[in-house]
Order: sequence, then structure tokens, then C-alpha cells
Amino acid sequence: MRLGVLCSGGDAPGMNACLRSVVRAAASDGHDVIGIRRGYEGLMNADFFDSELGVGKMSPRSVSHILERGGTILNSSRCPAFATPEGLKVAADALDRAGVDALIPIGGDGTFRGAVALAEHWKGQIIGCPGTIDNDLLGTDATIGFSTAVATAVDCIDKLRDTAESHERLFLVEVMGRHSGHLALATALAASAEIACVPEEIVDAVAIAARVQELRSLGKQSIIIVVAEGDEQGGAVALNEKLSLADCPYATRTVILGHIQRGGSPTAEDRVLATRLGDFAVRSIVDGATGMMAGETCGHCCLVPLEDTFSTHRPLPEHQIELLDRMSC
Ligand SMILES: Nc1ncnc2c1ncn2[C@@H]1O[C@H](COP(=O)(O)OP(=O)(O)OP(=O)(O)O)[C@@H](O)[C@H]1O
Ligand SMILES: O=P(O)(O)OC[C@H]1O[C@](O)(CO)[C@@H](O)[C@@H]1O
Repeated sequence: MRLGVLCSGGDAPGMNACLRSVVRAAASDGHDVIGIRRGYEGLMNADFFDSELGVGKMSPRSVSHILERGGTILNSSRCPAFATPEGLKVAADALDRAGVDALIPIGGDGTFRGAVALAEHWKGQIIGCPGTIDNDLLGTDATIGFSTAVATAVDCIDKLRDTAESHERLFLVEVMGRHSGHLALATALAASAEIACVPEEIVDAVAIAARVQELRSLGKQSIIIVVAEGDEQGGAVALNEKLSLADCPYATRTVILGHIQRGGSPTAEDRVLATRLGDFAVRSIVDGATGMMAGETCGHCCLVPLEDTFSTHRPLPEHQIELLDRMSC
């Protein structure tokens, strides 16, 4: 078989590890892999990876020592032109011309929406691998990149706590998550933040200010509030302004972690997950599966229909929200 592989949407640590796994699982089973550069944009332009085997072909050697590297050697993109009937047809033609039998897109919910749309124009098999720091896909306990992004954010907040304690300040730390608070909540728990503001929960600024007052009266020297960028408060800067109007008992500072969260060497957890899912995606294709995401739940690899991964918002673990509250007293 000839398999195509691409990375799409925001890059995520572990995408390279997943790519390596796809290439080596395929090679060990005697299949070819065509690397498609720059996500769906590259697919539309037939922009293929170049290796010693020729244009497009990825050999096991072409993925040597990338397991530990952040980002993606294939590059990624966000490509609105792909999400049109014309764009999808161009992409389908490119796959046919390259003789691709099956495609493995590595990305998030947008990438999978794109894969479902592509399936209406292309007859090949499609198995997605979940690569996004947002952890917002149903059907897998974690997405590739989430563990690393949490670790990076926690490392930053540990440092911020030092200065927050020294100056008895409140820090509002904005993390990524346009529509999802998974990264914010996990980061808050692991960094012993007092409060997390997430898009899934509507809490007004007055209530947050009241909680801060309460924590002050309990003797807290410093406060960390983790704010998801998509929180209804409008992010850390906007929330800071609201808190200052509500008589905040601490001097405040805001920090936006931004794209730092998407970079860096993947954690061991992300490396193992990426390796398992890339291999499982290849084996699923060989077994004839299509229209599915390769995920992992309770330690087992599983296939989930692509539509099911994004059609319902992945809820936050309620018990973790309550746990954060109990731990912040
Ligand atoms: N409804 C759709 N139909 C067709 N293609 C889509 C659709 N939604 C997204 N895509 C394609 O998938 C690409 C990646 O989507 P998006 O930018 O939302 O990133 P993502 O995969 O969700 O990753 P991340 O979680 O990092 O944001 C888009 O740039 C677009 O080309
Ligand atoms: O690089 P860009 O396009 O600014 O992406 C930012 C977005 O990507 C994500 O990190 C997902 O990768 C979102 O949480 C965030 O809003």
C-alpha cells in the first residue's frame, strides 16, 4: 500500500514522534509512505517531502532522531481554501495522482472535520491521529501534545509563583484553549493555582473577586489564576481590568504564555502515546478501517468514528473542578 501522512492545525509536541511511528510501522510491514508537507495546504499543492528515496517517500532513516523534537518536520498549516468544495476536489485529485491508498492526518478537531469532508470526494481510507495541545477530542483519554503543553505551562507557573510569593501578588496566567478548558484546568491543578477560568463554566468577575478576598483573609500570600484564552471573561488582561474595578486585595500582573505552550521536546507520555497511535493507525489501515480516529482509552488503542470525536464538546472532568476548589483553601 501507499500511505500519505500530514500534520495539520496547530503543531503539537509529539507530532514528530507520531510521524516516525507511522513511517516505521509501514516500512516494517512493506508499505510506502508519502510525506505531505504543510498540512492540507501542501496536499492541495502536491507539496511532498523529499528524501533519499525520491520525492515524497519517507524512509525509516528520514525520521531518525525526530521522536524527541517538538514541532513537525512536515510543517503544518491552517488552510481555509481546503474547506471548500473546490479545495477538497483539488486535494482528492492530488492524492489520486500520487497513488495514495490511505491518508493519516495528524491534527485536531478542525483537521478531522476536514478529513470527513475529504472523504466525500475521495475513495481512499482515512485514519486520523489526535495531535493537538487542546485535548478537546472525544474518544481518546489524551491527545498527542497535551501532556507536554501542561508540563510547559506548569514549569512557567512554578517560576511565577516564586515572584508572586516574594511580592505578595496575584498573577493572571493565560493559557491556550479557544473553546476548551482542558489545558487550563489540568495546568491549574498541577501548578497549585487557586482559580481556573475556563470557557465551559460561566463565573462572573465579582464572584472571582469575592473568592480572592476570601483567600486573602485565609492568609494566602500569593494567588495564581489560570485563564483559558477562550474564557468568557475575555482572557487574562480583560479579567485583570475587571478585578481591579472590584477592589482586588493584591497587586496584580498578567502573563500570556502563548505559543511557548506548543513548543519543546515532548514528554515521555506524549512520545509513548504518539508511537502507539501512529503504529495503530497503520495497522488499522492494513485491516481495512476508514473514517476513524486512532485513540487510546484506559490503556487500550481504539478506533472512534471521526465525526464522534468533534460533534459533541468534550466535557471537563467535573471532579477536577471540585478538586481544584478544595485544594485552594
Ligand atoms: N469544516 C471543515 N471542513 C473542511 N476542512 C476543515 C474544516 N474545519 C477545518 N478544516 C481544515 O482543517 C484545518 C485545520 O483545522 P484547525 O485550524 O481548526 O486546526 P485543528 O486541527 O483543530 O488543530 P488545533 O486543535 O491545533 O487548532 C483547517 O485549516 C482547514 O483546512
Ligand atoms: O497558532 P495559532 O493559529 O495562533 O493558534 C492558536 C490556537 O491553537 C491552539 O493552541 C491549538 O493548537 C489553540 O488553543 C489556540 O487558540
